[in-house]
Amino acid sequence: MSRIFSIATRSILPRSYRPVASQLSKYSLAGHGKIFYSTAGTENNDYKEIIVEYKGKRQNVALVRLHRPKALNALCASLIAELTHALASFDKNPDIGCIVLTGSEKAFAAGADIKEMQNLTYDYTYKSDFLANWEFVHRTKTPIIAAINGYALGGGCEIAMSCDILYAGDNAKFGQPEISIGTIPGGGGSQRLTKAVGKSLAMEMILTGKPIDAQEAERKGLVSKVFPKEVLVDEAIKTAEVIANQSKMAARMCKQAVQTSFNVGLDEGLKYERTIFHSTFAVHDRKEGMTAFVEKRKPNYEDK
Ligand SMILES: CCCCCCC/C=C/C(=O)SCCNC(=O)CCNC(=O)[C@H](O)C(C)(C)COP(=O)(O)OP(=O)(O)OC[C@H]1O[C@@H](n2cnc3c(N)ncnc32)[C@H](O)[C@@H]1OP(=O)(O)O
Repeated sequence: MSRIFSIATRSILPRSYRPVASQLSKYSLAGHGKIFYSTAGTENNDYKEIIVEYKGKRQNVALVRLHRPKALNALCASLIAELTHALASFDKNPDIGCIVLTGSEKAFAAGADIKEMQNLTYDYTYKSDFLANWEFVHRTKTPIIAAINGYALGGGCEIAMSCDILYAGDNAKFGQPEISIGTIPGGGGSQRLTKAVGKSLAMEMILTGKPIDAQEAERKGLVSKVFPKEVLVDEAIKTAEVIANQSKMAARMCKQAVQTSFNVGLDEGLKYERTIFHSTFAVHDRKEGMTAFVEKRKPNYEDK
């Protein structure tokens, strides 16, 4: 895999970026959908910039903490490589039904790593389609809850918005401050923020760089709930457990149907939903769920 990486990417990296390239190759990173992951397990304790734990009575919730405390969880290439690897491995793990993604109490993530980007060139970003691989959160099939305390800025806000459910701690701050460093949102901020909070507030945030707090984020529909910061992660895990105990196939299909509503018009979306709905009649878990209801017992899902 590192060979593929070196052929495809390393040759066009500017010299200052090459050490990062070698870290990426460790996790066989080349983009969700395009990569061939070398490991499918979740036993990987080798991560340096994320911490993975398993939660819930059935240990079917994966809790991922971004962990670069000295840099307020700034999203460097090696952290992204680890996160990509972890999320892909959860998708392949039949025991995991939901993921909670969080940071520290001070920062979910203060954005993409500015120190890493400082000396990048147009030549490099264009030829390597820089950031194209960072869509992995959105591409993950397992539902993801973002539990956001503290700063969610720039790429941090974009990663949070790529998740399926957003819960905020009462100290959270959401912003797209890229304009104040001479650039624009590059990880979907101009699109997802606008869809979430509407044009005027998105423009205000993106054009001024000023963040909004958790309460405003809840009022404007960017997050669905706000909790005291100390209990945020536990609350997210509780919801994640409810999701993880459903049929995993049904949960993935629900996610796919809702995601589609962002990309297509109503008629197309309704057609797509009905097609997926019909397909549940080919799934064991649909029969089991309905039978369990009729027989007044708990369903026994088999993820098939
Ligand atoms: C879906 C995938 C995502 C795709 C990403 C697409 C492109 C994204 C672009 C961006 O995200 S650009 C970056 C946007 N973020 C920012 O501009 C925020 C920058 N940080 C700050 O303004 C401040 O750090 C803060 C968050 C307001 C906190 O201020 P405070 O005074 O409390 O702490 P500091 O002393 O400033 O920071 C501590 C430590 O952390 C380092 N750091 C903080 N943010 C970053 C960052 N984004 N990149 C690199 N390093 C960061 C900061 O430099 C300090 O470290 P030292 O310099 O002291 O070693």
